[in-house]
Amino acid sequence: MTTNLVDIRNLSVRFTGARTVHAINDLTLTLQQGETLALLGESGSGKSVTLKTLLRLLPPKRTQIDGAIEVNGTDVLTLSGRKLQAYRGEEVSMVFQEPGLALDPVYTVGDQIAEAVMRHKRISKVEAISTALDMLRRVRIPSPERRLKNYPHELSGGMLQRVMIALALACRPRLLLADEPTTALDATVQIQILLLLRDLQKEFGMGVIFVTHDIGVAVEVSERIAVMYAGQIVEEGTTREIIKDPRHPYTRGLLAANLHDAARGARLNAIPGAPPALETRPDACSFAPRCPLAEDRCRAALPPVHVPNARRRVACIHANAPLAVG
Ligand SMILES: Nc1ncnc2c1ncn2[C@@H]1O[C@H](COP(=O)(O)OP(=O)(O)OP(=O)(O)O)[C@@H](O)[C@H]1O
Repeated sequence: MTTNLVDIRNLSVRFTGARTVHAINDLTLTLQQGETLALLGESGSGKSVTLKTLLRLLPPKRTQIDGAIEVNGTDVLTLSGRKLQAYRGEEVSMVFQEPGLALDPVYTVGDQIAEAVMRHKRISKVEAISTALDMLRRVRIPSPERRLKNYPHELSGGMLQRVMIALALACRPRLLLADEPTTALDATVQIQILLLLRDLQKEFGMGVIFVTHDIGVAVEVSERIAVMYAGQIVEEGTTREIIKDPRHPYTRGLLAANLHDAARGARLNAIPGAPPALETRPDACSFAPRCPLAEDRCRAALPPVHVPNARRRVACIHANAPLAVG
């Protein structure tokens, strides 16, 4: 029996429109109750698609999904109808990069949080408004009684993101998916929101998957990091292990290039070259074209996955080699 809150097994996601995109390839990932995992990778590595698959937000007609996902024992990929609606909100909720996009401009924030609660729980409007007020307090919005009656356009970016978080947590989901929730905010507000999310994670005891391209943010929020490249997890371990002893050349490159700037929120853009086009399913190491250590065998077959300890995985033939960083 599993104790994992999230169990993703051999997940592959392929978009089948005018252009085929193998966005996720054979991804296996777990998350325990109350744990925060950062999904770290540069643009296009498949972080958002992973979250959208977990929340079943991808267009079914143009998407081929293989593998299995369980959240709290529920088989996510077969959910439909009311069960899917209940799953979204009660089990899993998501906070997006642009808080404005998820809020309706014509309703007050109080009404929107109350509506979300009433969709999932049989309670009166008065009780739902009182829950909304409680949530605004918990996300530390000043003068919450007044803010309840505000429309989204009356709030600053940081305040809107707090409202988004209140909305996402109103039904007390076990799992929160956060897709770059602080990227659009000023540096000071960014830190405040990260600290708030960390506190709420502890208070509510929920599991969090936090998508970011920013090592500094990953270190700040997570206990564990999974590094994504071209739709695959190339390395996974505790945040401490990944920072102190990165084993994959991609992770080493990211850290060597960015560690000094991590506190200031450096972007993952310093490794020469670009990720592959994802038009075909990978049959060799996707990072080989950019890897300083690549050998013929890296281009000939998928790399073996080394498992140095129970919580560590590295998909690279050099995983055990003492590499020089930088
Ligand atoms: N609906 C879609 N149809 C076709 N391709 C898509 C779709 N959504 C995403 N993709 C492709 O899947 C790949 C992974 O995208 P994804 O958005 O998950 O990357 P990401 O790591 O989250 O990057 P970013 O940080 O820029 O959001 C990209 O090549 C993207 O173009």
